[in-house]
Formats: sequence, C-alpha cells, structure tokens
Amino acid sequence: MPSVLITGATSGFGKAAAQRFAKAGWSLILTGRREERLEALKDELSEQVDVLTLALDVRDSEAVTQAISNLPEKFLPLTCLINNAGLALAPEPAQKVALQDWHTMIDTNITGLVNVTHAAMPLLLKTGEGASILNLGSVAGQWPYPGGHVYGASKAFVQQFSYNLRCDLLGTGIRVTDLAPGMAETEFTLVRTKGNQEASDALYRGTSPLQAEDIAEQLFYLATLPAHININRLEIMPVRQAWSAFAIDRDPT
Ligand SMILES: NC(=O)C1=CN([C@@H]2O[C@H](COP(=O)(O)OP(=O)(O)OC[C@H]3O[C@@H](n4cnc5c(N)ncnc54)[C@H](OP(=O)(O)O)[C@@H]3O)[C@@H](O)[C@H]2O)C=CC1
Ligand SMILES: O=CCS(=O)(=O)O
Repeated sequence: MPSVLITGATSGFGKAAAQRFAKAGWSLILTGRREERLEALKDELSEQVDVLTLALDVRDSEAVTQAISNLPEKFLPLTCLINNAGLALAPEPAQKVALQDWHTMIDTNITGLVNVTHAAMPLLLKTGEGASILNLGSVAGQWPYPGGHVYGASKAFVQQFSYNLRCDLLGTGIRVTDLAPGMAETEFTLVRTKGNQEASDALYRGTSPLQAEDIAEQLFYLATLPAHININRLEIMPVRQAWSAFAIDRDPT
C-alpha cells in the first residue's frame, strides 16, 4: 500500500486527510505536537490501516530529520508528503503585532515546511514516478488583506517554493502542488485569535465556509492523479467568499 506523511494531523485539514487516505487503504505517518490527539487518531484508524505517529514540532529541524530518516520499512516507499502544519497569528494590523507572533509564523509556515521537505525528499526521490509533495498554501499567499501581513507573506513563500521545487525535481517524477484554500472552518481561527472561541464562531456564522473534509478530498484527488499530471496550484474558495474593492484613504469631509 502507498504511504502518506501528513504534518499537522491533530486537527483540521490534516486530521481529515488522515481519515480520507485511510479510507482508501493508505499507510499513514501522522505528525503534530499534541501527542494525545495523535494517539486518539491512531486508535481510530489503525483497525483500517498501518499508522505511525511522530510527535514533533516542525520547527525543530533535528527532530524532524531524525524522525523522517528513520521511518520503519513498513511505511516505505513514501508516496506522498502533505506539508500541512501551519498557523496564522495576530489578526490585528502589522503596526500592533508582537514581533514574536511574526517569528512563530515564519518559523512554522516557512522553516517548518522547509525542514520537513528537506528530510522527506530523499525518500520521495527513491519512490520517483507518482510521488507527490502537497503544500498547504492559502488564498492569503496571493491576495492581500488587512491583518494578513506575515501570514500572507509566508504563504506566498509556499507558492514560490512549490514552483521552484517543480523546476529542480523535473525528471524525477515527483509532483509538487501549492493547494491554496480560502476560508475553511477548522481550529485555524481559534489559534489565530489565541483561543477566542466567540470570535472564531462569529467568523464562520451565517455563511458556508469550506470544511476540512472538502480539503481532504482535494488532497486525495491530487495524490491519486495519473502519474503524468501535475497541478501546480489549486485555489479553492467557498462559493460565499470572493474578493472585495480596493480600500481608499480619504480626507475627512
Ligand atoms: N482554515 C483555513 O481557513 C485555512 C488554512 N490554511 C492552512 O492549512 C493548514 C492547516 O490548517 P487548519 O487545518 O485550518 O488549522 P488547524 O489549526 O485546525 O490545524 C493546524 C495543524 O498544524 C499543526 N501545527 C501547528 N504548528 C505546528 C508545529 N510547530 N509543529 C507541528 N505541527 C504544528 C497543529 O498541530 P499541533 O498543534 O498538535 O502541533 C494542527 O494539527 C495550515 O498551514 C493553514 O495555514 C490555508 C488556507 C485556509
Ligand atoms: O489561510 C487562511 C484563509 S484566510 O483567513 O487567509 O482567508
């Protein structure tokens, strides 16, 4: 059976992806920092498929390299890497943000993603044709909005890194995709607001955001496309989300 390595499998897209790939019989390598959630997911899915859990922080390059370069044989060949672990912090304007919040986003969304990709690449190269790297970007990587500051910039990195990887991996058979969702109801806003459940509920109330299962379905689709097809970027929004007009600063009347 093919195997998939999913970062950030303790919640949201990552957890839903684990459930989707398990349904199709893929072996799962699941990572995240919250060990008890990883173990609960393992309990849920290990009757269906082989599950390996790796409790780690993607920002810790040594831990990442150590864990991924020592995967048990049973979980090889590695067919798909889903770089999903990530977060937004500080929805307030840039001029009000604590510097540490910017660092946390850069360290997780950029350095973490790079750490995991670097560690997994030798395994994906061994797999060759049909292997995939699926990177969770965001509409925020393409479209600016107030409060997007470093989060949007980190997702722009994900897009360009994905495209550049495509160039270097040409001829290896490895596909690379920047999957860029819009508003999706997960724990994302709870994290962004540092635990404000009311603010999170308010954002999703009265509209129809994407659900984690919608993104899991796209991830499974991308990973199981015929081996000669590469989708470079897939942007997906809820029907009830769109762009808005330019904001203009005007003199008071
Ligand atoms: N929801 C949305 O509207 C959108 C989200 N995205 C992106 O999708 C990805 C998944 O987000 P989503 O499922 O919505 O959010 P969730 O908050 O529900 O899940 C985020 C996951 O990332 C993991 N994670 C965060 N930091 C680290 C870290 N330092 N080391 C390891 N794992 C980490 C968390 O695990 P743990 O805390 O256990 O470590 C968790 O499993 C993110 O990259 C996000 O930016 C993109 C577009 C839209
Ligand atoms: O990446 C998350 C979606 S949004 O909050 O930037 O619209």
